Amino acid sequence: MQVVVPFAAETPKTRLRSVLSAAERSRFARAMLADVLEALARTGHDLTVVATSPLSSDDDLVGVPSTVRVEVDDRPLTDAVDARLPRRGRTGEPVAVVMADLALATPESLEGLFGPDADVVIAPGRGGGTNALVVRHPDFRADYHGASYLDHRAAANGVGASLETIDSFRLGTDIDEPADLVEVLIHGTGRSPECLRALGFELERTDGRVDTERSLDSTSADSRSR
Ligand SMILES: Nc1nc2c(ncn2[C@@H]2O[C@H](COP(=O)(O)OP(=O)(O)OP(=O)(O)O)[C@@H](O)[C@H]2O)c(=O)[nH]1
Ligand SMILES: C[C@H](OP(=O)(O)O)C(=O)O
Repeated sequence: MQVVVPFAAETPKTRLRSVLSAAERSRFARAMLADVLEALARTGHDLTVVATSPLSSDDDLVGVPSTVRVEVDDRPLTDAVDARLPRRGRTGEPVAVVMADLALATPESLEGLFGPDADVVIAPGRGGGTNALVVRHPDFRADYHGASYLDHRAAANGVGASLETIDSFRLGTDIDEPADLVEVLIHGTGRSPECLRALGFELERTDGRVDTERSLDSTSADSRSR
């Protein structure tokens, strides 16, 4: 199967701006990308990162398996993905779209996405997004942002495609908001938790709740002046 991993290379993860500087968000986004690609590589599929700008193998692709292709496409997310989905008259190979911020993804959770043979398979994210998708139907079109899970379900129904929804904690947890960092520190195993720890984040347990705290001396001048 062809697997497409969209990556906003220039200003990723803006919703983390209250806790990370622009440079730190870029570093963390690339650590998550490397973790997702490593998990995907172990499933044996063909991997293409579709990035909004070129990635450097010296800085951006550290830890990324060498078999991964990188394509630059500066169109908006929906257009860049749509251009790579199966179409009538093209090869009938299914295409998967796996987001680069699924820091908890494992080969096993990804196999759960690739296994079902429905025309459209969706792993929704919390809040209504589409964290991962497999498309086998030539008339299905992508429609990201907003409650894209609902829109993608409607799109599948609209073209008569069979649909399966994947119930997965690991694929359902995309790392968007500061509160999501807790999940990376608890359940992550690769470069993403390593990156957060290097930036001074650790778990904080207060009044029976778990959050993250960041040691002040690890906060860069860049982020203090944010
Ligand atoms: N190729 C491409 N990938 C994108 C684009 N926008 C987002 N992505 C990727 O799509 C996935 C989901 O992205 P979002 O969480 O919506 O956006 P984000 O840029 O990561 O974070 P925010 O700025 O906080 O919304 C991630 O893998 C992003 O890197 C885009 O315009 N083009
Ligand atoms: C791209 C978007 O991601 P989210 O904003 O839900 O993280 C979506 O899944 O439609």
